[in-house]
Amino acid sequence: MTLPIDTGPTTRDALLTCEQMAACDRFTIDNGTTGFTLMLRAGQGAARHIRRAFRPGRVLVACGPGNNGGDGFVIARDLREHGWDVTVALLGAVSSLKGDAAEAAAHWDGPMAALSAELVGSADILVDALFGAGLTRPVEGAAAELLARAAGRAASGRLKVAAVDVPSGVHGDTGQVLGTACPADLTVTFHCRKPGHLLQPGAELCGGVRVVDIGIDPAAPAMASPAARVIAPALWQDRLLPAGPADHKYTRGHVLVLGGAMPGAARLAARSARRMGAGLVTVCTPEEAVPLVAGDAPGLIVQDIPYDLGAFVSARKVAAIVVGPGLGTGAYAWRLVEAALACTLPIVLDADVFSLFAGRRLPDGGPAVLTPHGGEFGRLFPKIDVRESGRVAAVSRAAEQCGHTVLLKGPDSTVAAPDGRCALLDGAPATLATGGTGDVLAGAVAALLGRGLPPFEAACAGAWFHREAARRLGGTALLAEDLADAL
Ligand SMILES: NC(=O)C1=CN([C@@H]2O[C@H](COP(=O)(O)OP(=O)(O)OC[C@H]3O[C@@H](n4cnc5c(N)ncnc54)[C@H](OP(=O)(O)O)[C@@H]3O)[C@@H](O)[C@H]2O)[C@H](O)CC1
Ligand SMILES: [K+]
Repeated sequence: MTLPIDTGPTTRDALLTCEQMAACDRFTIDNGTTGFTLMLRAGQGAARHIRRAFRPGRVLVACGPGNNGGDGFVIARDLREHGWDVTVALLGAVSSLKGDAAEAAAHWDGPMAALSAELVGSADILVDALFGAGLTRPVEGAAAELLARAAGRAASGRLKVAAVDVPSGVHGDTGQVLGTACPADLTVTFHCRKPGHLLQPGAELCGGVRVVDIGIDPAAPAMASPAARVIAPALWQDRLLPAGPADHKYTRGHVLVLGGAMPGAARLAARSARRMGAGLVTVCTPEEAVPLVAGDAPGLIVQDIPYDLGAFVSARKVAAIVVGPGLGTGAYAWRLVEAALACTLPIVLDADVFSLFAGRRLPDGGPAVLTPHGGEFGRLFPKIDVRESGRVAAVSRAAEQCGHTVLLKGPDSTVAAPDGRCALLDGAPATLATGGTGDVLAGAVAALLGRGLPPFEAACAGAWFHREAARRLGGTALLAEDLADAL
């Protein structure tokens, strides 16, 4: 057991499903690296992070019957070699272990006990190596009891928890909990993160996530088409050009915000589109709201809804439209959405649009970004169950079904394009759960569409800038107006 630890920088933005990760494993093994070598790198890399994160104490390593448990045995040995007091608690019999896990167990010569919740009572640190990528059903019985006992002890500050690959019970593809899971302070995963590390409730249960490079062959086919990517500027930055000397307001994109029953929402969308770099922003709103909206900012063009919207957008060289924020759901709203879609310009559809078209096919239009929150998503796509399929699969299916980019908002915002691309936003501050922030996002995405980004890239970039602005503002109470100004 003296292989070097191989933990350099790894693939930062790819998110692989458990199946894709297993395929990467197999590809690497087929190309000459043994499975046991991968396990040693995984376990030793995880142990190194555990030694960095926690002070030495009494460690209980809870090992499951598969390779996650195998990693646990490697971690146990490494920590013991570093002088830590380690006990292994095994679910099942040693004789039932197979392959690499059996080999790792054979190298363990320290204390070992049958898995039981009581063991948690005398531990300062739990290494949770029960189930990882091979979780197939809800965690029950002795494993569930141990995790529940550990969660209680951790909540009272008497136990630190390090999860191997994922907190046991969290599904790596969806972030959903099957049965039970214990919140970890640290989760060490391998090669790259999995969607479940970013999706709730998994993300919250992981604590800090560290990635260990275990030497997966970079030519592994799954790496060319990961299930999803982490939203980061690399996705759009070569297409989002800064203003140059040849630019004028129309080349920077004229954004049209269509207002309705609640003019505050259109005002927020307009403000954020301007801050996001739109060359020009016009708000068309019912006549009675014109003075109110116009009073907002002298640089905004405000007028009532034109009779012929198609003629208006071509005369004014509109590049992108936002419709939905504060729109209302009456006949007026319906006609306006239809007219906006008929312009066939890039468009952001938000808020009330999803009530208007609940469970129905959207009329044909230009390339669109739909920005529903969970409730709106359920109204628009009633046959897609997000909880059951997980956000990556659910939003991807929605995008394919409607033929447009869908941005499902939330603490784990998920963007999917009809061509199968999917991306997840990491670490959005909870302060974004405030009224008006969605209107700000809609305006930001519209400005990016107007600046020439394709819908998927505009949705990803909008979500990212929105999160960055919220992070910069910090604090506990975020005002949507401040957020728009901070973009
Ligand atoms: N490249 C890598 O990422 C590497 C990962 N490694 C580690 O390997 C695991 C995945 O190992 P695998 O053996 O495929 O799966 P698990 O160990 O997670 O679990 C499989 C066993 O657990 C049983 N199981 C599953 N769910 C339950 C449950 N709810 N209750 C009880 N038992 C459960 C399952 O039983 P079956 O009857 O379903 O077969 C299996 O016995 C990965 O997560 C990493 O930690 C490698 O070390 C190196 C490379
Ligand atoms: K685990």
